[in-house]
Amino acid sequence: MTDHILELHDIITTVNAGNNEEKQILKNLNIDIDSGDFITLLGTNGAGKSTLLNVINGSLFPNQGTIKLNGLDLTTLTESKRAKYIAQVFQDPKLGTAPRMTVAENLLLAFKRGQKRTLRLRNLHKHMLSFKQLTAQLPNGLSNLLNTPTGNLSGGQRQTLSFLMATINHPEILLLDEHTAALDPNTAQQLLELTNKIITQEKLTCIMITHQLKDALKFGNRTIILNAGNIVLDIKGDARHQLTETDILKYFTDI
Ligand SMILES: Nc1ncnc2c1ncn2[C@@H]1O[C@H](COP(=O)(O)OP(=O)(O)OP(=O)(O)O)[C@@H](O)[C@H]1O
Repeated sequence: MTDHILELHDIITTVNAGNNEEKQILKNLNIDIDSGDFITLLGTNGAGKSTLLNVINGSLFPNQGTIKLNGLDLTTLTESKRAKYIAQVFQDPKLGTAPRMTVAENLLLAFKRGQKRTLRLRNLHKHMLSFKQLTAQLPNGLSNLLNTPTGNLSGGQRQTLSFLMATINHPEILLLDEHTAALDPNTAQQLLELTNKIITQEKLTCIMITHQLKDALKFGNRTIILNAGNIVLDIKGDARHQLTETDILKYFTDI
């Protein structure tokens, strides 16, 4: 049995293999993640951050390397099979929720993920009080919209819902791909604070992509910087506490 919840070893991903557009995106990455690690992931546009999350969630298979979750080899497991363990929130508020279903129905589906479709929406009324409490954590009105189709929500309300759906079942791994980037500054900050609260309280293991240096240092216990498909910084503990935004910028140079 391993100490690490997630292990990525010798990960290489190549696109357009065999033609003159061939490009290695992730170049032999090795990352061992401890249970409860809250990693902020930084890097220039095109550095490979989303590709790394895709390799973890199974929407992209690496050309080389292995991925293990609690010692279980996930490398060839499909995205839908991995969804039992891994939840993700994307940048686009339109992704992650079923637009014609109500807020409460979406929450119940997420809560009962893995159960047969026909059983999933049973006994919705029994969950309404807990859904009300869950959604009342932010002052954005979501808790008054439990019976509203999610297609009618604002971007901030939808991202809050997507985040609550991703965390309602205590996933082994939570992946956040710039999940507050499309929101106005106040709404983004509120959702980030809620993100931090839930991850910390529930001791979730999380990788959060952000372009905000301040947030990358303020939240989480570990920071990884990718540059052109390589890890150029992987830091936690005291050394990370001493890191400044100016220090971080040095890792953004072209290589
Ligand atoms: N399927 C693909 N085919 C061709 N190129 C791809 C493919 N997927 C990703 N890339 C390229 O790989 C590189 C890394 O992309 P990725 O989206 O992982 O970067 P990122 O660090 O998340 O960037 P951003 O900060 O802009 O979101 C980019 O140059 C991108 O164009």
